[in-house]
Amino acid sequence: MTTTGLQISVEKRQGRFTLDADLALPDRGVSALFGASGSGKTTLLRLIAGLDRPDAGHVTLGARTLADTPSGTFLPPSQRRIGVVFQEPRLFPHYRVRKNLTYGMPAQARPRFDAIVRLLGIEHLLARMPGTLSGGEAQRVSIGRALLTDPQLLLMDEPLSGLDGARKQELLHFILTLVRDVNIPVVYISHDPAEITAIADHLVVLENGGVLASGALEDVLLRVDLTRQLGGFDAASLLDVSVVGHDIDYGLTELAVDSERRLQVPLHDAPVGSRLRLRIPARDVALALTAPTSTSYRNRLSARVQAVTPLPDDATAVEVVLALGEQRLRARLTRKSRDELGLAEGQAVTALIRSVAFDTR
Ligand SMILES: Nc1ncnc2c1ncn2[C@@H]1O[C@H](COP(=O)(O)OP(=O)(O)OP(=O)(O)O)[C@@H](O)[C@H]1O
Repeated sequence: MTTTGLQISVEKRQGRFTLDADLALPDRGVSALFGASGSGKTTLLRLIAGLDRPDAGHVTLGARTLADTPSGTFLPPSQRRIGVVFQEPRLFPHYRVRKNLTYGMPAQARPRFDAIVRLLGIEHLLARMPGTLSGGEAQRVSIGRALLTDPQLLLMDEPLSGLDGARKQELLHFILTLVRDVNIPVVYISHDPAEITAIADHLVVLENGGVLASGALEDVLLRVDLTRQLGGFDAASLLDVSVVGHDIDYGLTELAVDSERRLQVPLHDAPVGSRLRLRIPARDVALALTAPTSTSYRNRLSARVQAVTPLPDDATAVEVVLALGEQRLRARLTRKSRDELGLAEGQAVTALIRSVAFDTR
């Protein structure tokens, strides 16, 4: 993990519920908080924002202490330099969009006004009243307003939940662009696995007020012990690759997983040398003990079996984690295939890859 941005060690009781969380989040990219309804996601976010006080513990952002119960430190939300976007856009109904955006904007954020407005595609809305905006437009204005407070951290509590499918995709696209272009870490609450897969770099899994897991998205998604909690996520691997070249005649792009392993995918418009992320569904990875000489599988990668684990909720299947050099690849096999292949840890195999998709980032 990169150096830590946000450190949280808090206890908070609410009725019969207790949040007891100890977490360090990276200082860049998107950290998703995931968990069932009532697991404590919003409670945690409110403690970070300063909307609630912890019963015990501390919250620090970079070198700044935001809350610390032993010393009685508690910065109010306005002094935390944290932008918050809620499920429902919260705009002043009697101010035009421009005024909503500039309300409370510190002088140092002024030079960024035009760029943020452009990034969010809200130039044409500046003279409108909030009541005339669609849900997606209003949410984009809310995000703009949060960014124009010049925050060091952006918190988003299910910002897409009030939107329909197409609007959701559109806003997701804006948020992705923003995360790439504006170098502010984001803590993003969602219980939608597809949304998290599209946006998050880091994943925190909460259950009953506790932190079950916190780590790089691809590492947490590999954890077989979390199969029940992560059931909604398509079992898949994320592979970092670089573009080696394009074969225009055959319509193929060659990618390098590392110095030894290559993949070919349908022509993909990205410059040679650029780095991309691939998503490979576990069910689209088959295994062979020897490299097959004739197969229509274009993509065969040498790999080593790292772990073979039964799936807690599926008596017929096992999950195989393969090491591809430094990276890992998941495969789902039937128990019968596992026995026929005699798979064991440390064994050399060939992974046959049926499909890959480019991650949206
Ligand atoms: N003011 C309150 N008084 C008593 N209990 C509360 C209060 N606010 C929240 N809770 C309880 O705290 C628990 C955690 O709530 P929280 O809103 O953090 O969950 P969540 O993970 O964000 O859920 P959701 O996905 O439904 O938004 C829930 O059991 C909730 O009922």
